[in-house]
Amino acid sequence: MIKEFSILVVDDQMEYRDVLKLILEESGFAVDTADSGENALEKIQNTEYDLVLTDLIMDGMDGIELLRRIKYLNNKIEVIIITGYGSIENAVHAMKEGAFSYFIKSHNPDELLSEVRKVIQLKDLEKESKTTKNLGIISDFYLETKSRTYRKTLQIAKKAAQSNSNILILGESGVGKEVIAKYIHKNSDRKDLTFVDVNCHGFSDTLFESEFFGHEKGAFTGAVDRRIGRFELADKGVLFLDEIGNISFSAQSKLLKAIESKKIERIGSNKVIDIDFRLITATNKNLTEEIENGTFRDDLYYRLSTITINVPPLRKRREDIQSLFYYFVRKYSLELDKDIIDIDEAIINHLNQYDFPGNIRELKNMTERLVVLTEDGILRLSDLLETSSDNNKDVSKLDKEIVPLREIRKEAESNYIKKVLEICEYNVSESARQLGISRRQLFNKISEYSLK
Ligand SMILES: Nc1ncnc2c1ncn2[C@@H]1O[C@H](COP(=O)(O)OP(=O)(O)OP(=O)(O)O)[C@@H](O)[C@H]1O
Repeated sequence: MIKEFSILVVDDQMEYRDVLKLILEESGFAVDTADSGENALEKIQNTEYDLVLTDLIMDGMDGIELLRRIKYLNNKIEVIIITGYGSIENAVHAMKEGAFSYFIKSHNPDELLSEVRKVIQLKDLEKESKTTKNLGIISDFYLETKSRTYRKTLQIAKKAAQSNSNILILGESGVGKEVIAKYIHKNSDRKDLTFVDVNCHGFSDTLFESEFFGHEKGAFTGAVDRRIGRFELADKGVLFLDEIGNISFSAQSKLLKAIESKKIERIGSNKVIDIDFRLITATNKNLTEEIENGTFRDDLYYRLSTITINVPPLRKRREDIQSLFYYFVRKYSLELDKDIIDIDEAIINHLNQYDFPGNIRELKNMTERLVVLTEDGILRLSDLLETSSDNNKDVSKLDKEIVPLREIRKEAESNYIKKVLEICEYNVSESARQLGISRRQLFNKISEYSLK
């Protein structure tokens, strides 16, 4: 099994390269070598490797640059950085950039072998979860994860898929609740049957009834044709109700009755129709609070939440941000038929620091914007900041309310300084130079606007 696991060792020093090759081959791995980052990239484009062990400091392309390029080309390849004592800090930085781990040259090689085994375990786990194992074609969702919390979410979802119980998915907006619902569908014995997806936001009571129960022709003014409702459409399959926390109290009663009795009647008919669907619901609201406030029925809540799955926000699974970003870069470069040849390092730094209030949806939109805006195949942070949603928010705020000029000036100044600091990676001297003010002035602004 180990033979199937192939490793590329990259080092510009022949002796160290050969020693590593020997140690790894003795442990039964298939090992290839490259004497530079450039040479390694060439090999990676022609051969499939599971793991790259690269020296950090090399002539020409260094280990971090190589790591970045590998992750862009194929982020399924894991990278372990090899380093001397003197550059541990850089190695730690490499981990933030997506390296699996680092190994200090003078340490016992057994430690390296144990790191390699951890990579094998991770790969096995990924294979087991039958996620995206395709070349060229991009799958609908990216479910590989290095986060223990998210892995747990997927495990619960998979187990839950095998039962027939109702599932309630909780999590902030944009975390991928619908994605989890589809994952459950795919892993259930109803996978070949229909998945009916309804966003419950904004249904009036009458609309809710005709949407869900359907109606006969002429049942009410405007009912010009017979309409089959969502309950019937989902028969034998899965019914996914997103934003369930948004339906009215009276709609909640009707929904409860239908899921308890598993029977419905179309409006304008008294024929009882049996329905059999697997119910998955989702919300970003705190339903327990809604129950306390009297806006959500507790009996419905208990019905819906036989199994509850919590999807963590993106900022609580930061280790996945980069892989998701590379996934979206590939997705949009394929969709928009644009070759992406380089990614500005500042983007990765920005992503590593940003909190993503809009979660994966926000990361997806950001990436799409970057790929759309590039004209030369290089993704640049400036494209992101110029069109960031913060800017859009500022404009929309201006549309809605009139505020003193002083406030707008302050807001613009604070946003602009923040952007320059981000671009300069919070190097105050450089930011001050770019802004044409003194370091002291910049410090004052930073504390005035609480920018750190
Ligand atoms: N794992 C993923 N891989 C690829 N795309 C994803 C993933 N998770 C979420 N997305 C994308 O992010 C966006 C938001 O996902 P989704 O609609 O599932 O979130 P949600 O939690 O249901 O959001 P809301 O609460 O607003 O309904 C979608 O465009 C979805 O395709």
